[in-house]
Amino acid sequence: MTQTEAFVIATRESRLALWQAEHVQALLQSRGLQVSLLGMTTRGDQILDRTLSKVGGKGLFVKELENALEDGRAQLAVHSLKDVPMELPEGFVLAAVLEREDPRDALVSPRYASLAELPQGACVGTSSLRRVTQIRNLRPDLRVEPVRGNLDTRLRKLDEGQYDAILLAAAGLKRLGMDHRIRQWFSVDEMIPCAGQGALGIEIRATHQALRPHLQAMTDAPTHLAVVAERAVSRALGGSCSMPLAAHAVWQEAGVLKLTTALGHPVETDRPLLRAAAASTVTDLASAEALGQQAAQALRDRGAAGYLGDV
Ligand SMILES: NCc1[nH]cc(CCC(=O)O)c1CC(=O)O
Repeated sequence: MTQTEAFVIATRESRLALWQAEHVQALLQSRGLQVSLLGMTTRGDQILDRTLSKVGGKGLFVKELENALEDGRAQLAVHSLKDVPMELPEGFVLAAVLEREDPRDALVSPRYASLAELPQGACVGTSSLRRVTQIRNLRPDLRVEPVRGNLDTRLRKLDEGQYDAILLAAAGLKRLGMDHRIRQWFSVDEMIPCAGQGALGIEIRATHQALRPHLQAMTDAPTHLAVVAERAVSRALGGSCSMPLAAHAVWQEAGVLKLTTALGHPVETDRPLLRAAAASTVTDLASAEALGQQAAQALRDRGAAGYLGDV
């Protein structure tokens, strides 16, 4: 392959997915590459009436893009890392992890300025089991209802009055210039983000070599190590991406990575969260992975098996 060859990014067609694909397109173009986009509708985009965890999980957003890589219609797929399953299928690799955007969760509401201001029994929209279990622990009195669809759809449903507030990732709202709608940013300790939240990953076929040096250069090492640690927790606990698991790593002084995790109960969502944190010096992928395993073991020591077995 030569530099004059044109590359294609397979992307979902939601505004957020297109923003992310165009962002990567611009980064690659600034490195002298010719890059175009191939828009695709995935099963995850089509199924809007059911909670995703019930119909096959996050992999729904990724699979069809991988098919396009497989048959050569495209060479790259850009993903929100939190939507990428822990184990990629044989033959695919995550070849770049870009610098993380704001990892926090946010409360959006036309009427209320914060979670604390929501009246007793108010209705909060979220379809993420992780957010459900954390919100049920913060405010057991609230009614939590599923909300599906892309960001615009969710905000429209909120504005139509179907919910008093909805919970969203700040990163997505920022990318689309809609962060003015955020009323409350949860700290990463009160509402622990999901593994990979706010980070973009670029997937390619393992055999594809021409893009590797460019993708390596675009990778942000601190983000990469942090998300490897976060994703290792999930993998060590059995890898189901629909479990209500939060895992967020923050760099401390001098190369020390602190990983905070919480596991909720997938069915009895008001059961107390199991919490565990671990910190260690992280210098490479192996030590990042080891930190994730350490946190997973700490969750097991606190009884994670009893929460996971009931799925
Ligand atoms: N699950 C859907 C999804 N995937 C990535 C983002 C936002 C960007 C990110 O967190 O990286 C969102 C929306 C949301 O969770 O509110």
